[in-house]
Parts: sequence; structure tokens; C-alpha cells
Amino acid sequence: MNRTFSPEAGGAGIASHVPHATPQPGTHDTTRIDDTRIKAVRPLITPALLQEWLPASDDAQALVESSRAALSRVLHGEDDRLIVVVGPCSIHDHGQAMEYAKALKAQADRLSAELVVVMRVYFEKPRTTVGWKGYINDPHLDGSFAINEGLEMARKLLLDVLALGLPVGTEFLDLLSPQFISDLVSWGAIGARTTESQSHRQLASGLSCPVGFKNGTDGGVKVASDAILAAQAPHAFMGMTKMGQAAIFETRGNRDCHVILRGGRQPNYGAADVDAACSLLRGAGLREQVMIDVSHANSSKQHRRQIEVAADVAAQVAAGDSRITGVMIESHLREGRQDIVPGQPLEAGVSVTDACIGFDQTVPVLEGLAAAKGVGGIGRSISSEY
Ligand SMILES: O=C[C@H](O)[C@H](O)COP(=O)(O)O
Ligand SMILES: C=C(OP(=O)(O)O)C(=O)O
Repeated sequence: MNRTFSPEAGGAGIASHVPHATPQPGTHDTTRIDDTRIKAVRPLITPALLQEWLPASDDAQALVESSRAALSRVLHGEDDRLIVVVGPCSIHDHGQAMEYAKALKAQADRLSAELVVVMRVYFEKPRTTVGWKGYINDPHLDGSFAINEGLEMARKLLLDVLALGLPVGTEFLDLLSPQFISDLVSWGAIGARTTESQSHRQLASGLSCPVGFKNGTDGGVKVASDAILAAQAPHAFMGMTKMGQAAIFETRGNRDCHVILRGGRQPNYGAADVDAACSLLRGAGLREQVMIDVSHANSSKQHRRQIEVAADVAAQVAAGDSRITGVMIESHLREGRQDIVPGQPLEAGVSVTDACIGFDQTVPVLEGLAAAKGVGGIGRSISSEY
């Protein structure tokens, strides 16, 4: 083999430019120029170890597989139901998340002829500047950054939600964390702050689930349509294997990607915004379809406005707009939000990141979307299967 960095390579590589100097002792001190801003390096468990501790049961695997397939059918126009990704802005407590999941499962079953319900189980929060970055990064919400525990707690929660028969969706923000949990995820999002990132597009190209790309924080939809084009192509990039080893990953590309309209400088959930996004997608040779996030800039971050926005979206669906294939809602057990204050107890069932609607407010929203689909839906091919 002709390795270009080998001195035997006949002067073709890097080594040919390096004088045959006496090897430097291994203790040569480079600390003045290397890792000068790293305060500490702590061990990280491996994905393989976590999967061995917390394996996916046969039932969990079957649900992940069948729900990904159901979502893919919707995204390819083979199932006329509406995807609804609904749940807390962020997870911060196992028991409260399970209480929510049980309540949601009952609604998901009841409305399954019209809606494919996926619980929003978000562990990683992208921040505008700084703030709590989620259950994996800081599971004790106290700045102790017990990431190994966070990974274990996240995986345990995903398994418990799946055991109820409810599929889950999450945002993929960190580039290593997917190896620990993505086998249990049926739908993934790339957030508004990372849709333009090449690394996240590459990651999406290798994920096993459908992926939604948010429009940019300024409202630009082109970054999301570009992201779909990038993610459906194969890529090669550096990552970490299940055994925790650095490796080169080569992906096949992901054909199950779509845009999520989340608003920007102004909301973009209206019929004219859907037309504009679909015309952009058509121009890029992509399927004309959108998921609409009724929260974030579409609700001007006022949680109750999600109800009005969802009603507007439902009216578009009822009018027969089958290009709206999904809706995203931020909802928790109780409405509103609260700050994490060190040393002070948190109110149960209330979001610690963006304000959410309460579960009692969520049920009529789900019913409205299901009713709209019942009126405007045509040619439903699959009735109520995940
Ligand atoms: O969905 C959550 C937030 O909108 C997002 O993480 C940004 O939050 P921040 O602006 O409060 O940092
Ligand atoms: C961070 C989120 O959204 P966005 O990327 O649209 O801000 C989110 O859905 O939690």
C-alpha cells in the first residue's frame, strides 16, 4: 500500500517534508498551547454500555420500527393522517414526563384514525445565549453536569414511554448523544439554530428516523429546504462508534426529511406562508409539504396563542390542504413556565424552558386537528396503526 505519509512513499507525503529528527520525549510539554481553555476532562460512558444496561425490548423495537414506517408513509403521501408532535418544551422530571405520556397515550389512541401522535421528549435545549441545556447535559438542574446520569435517565425515560405504546420525537443537538438514544426515537428535529449546520445535516443523513428541519430563527425557509437536499445525500464524517471509538461514518442519506415552519421575524403558519414554503420546495424538486410548529415565533412565545394558531392550521387542513402533514405543539401537564432557581422547589408539571399550554388545553387542540382531518382528509390508506 502506498501511504502518502510514509517516508517510504518516495517523498510524496507529509513525512517527506519532516526532517529525520531525534524523536521528542513523550513528556514534551505542550500545555502552553494545547487545551488551554479546558478546565476538566471527565470520563464518558459508552453507548454500548448504556444499551447493555438499558436494552430495547422486542416490543419497543417493534413500536419504533412501525411508527417510523407510519411517519414515513405520511411524508410520502401514502397515509393521509396528520403527524402531531406534542409534549413539553423540555423534559426535566421522569415522573412528570410519565404522567404526561400516560395522558397523551389515551388521546393518541382515541384520535388514531386521524392523527399519528408522537410525544415530544426533548432532552437537549439550544439556547439563544446561555441557560439550562437540558436533561442530558444537567439532569439535576444544578450545574453539576452529570452527563453520564443524564444519558441513563434519558434512555430510561424513552424506554418507559415506549412501553406505554407511545412513540417519541426529540431534537438532535449534540453530535455524540444520538449514539446513546437514537435507536429509541421515531422522529427527530434539527432546530432553527442548527438547520444550517453542515454537521447536523450530515447527522440527519445517517439517522434511522424521519427528520424535520426548522426554518431559521429569522424565518428563512431556504435553509431548511437546503438542509433536506443535503440530508438526503450520502456523507462521510467523523463520529463515535457504540464502543466509544472515533471513527469515520459513511451514511446512505435520509429520504424522510421535511421542513418545520416555526416563524421568525413574524409568524409563518398562514395559508400564504404554506404556499410560499411549498413553492420553494417545488423549486428545489422536493415534495410540497410542511409541518407547522404552533409555538416559538408562530405563537410569539405566548403559549396560549398556540391554541389560536392551531385553530388556523386546522381550518387550512379542513379546507383540504394536504400539504400540511404535521403539527408541533408545546404542552405540559400545567400551563406556563417557571425559572430554575437554585435551592427553590419547582412547581410540578410546569415547563422550565418555554411556556407550554396545559394538558387540559391540549386535548381540545388535538380534537380540533383530528376533526379537521376528518373533514378535509381524503383517501386515508391506513386507519390507526403506528
Ligand atoms: O424551545 C426552546 C427555546 O425556544 C430555545 O431553546 C431557545 O431558548 P432561549 O431563547 O430561552 O435560550
Ligand atoms: C428549540 C426549539 O425550537 P426552535 O429550534 O424552533 O427554536 C424547540 O422546539 O425546542
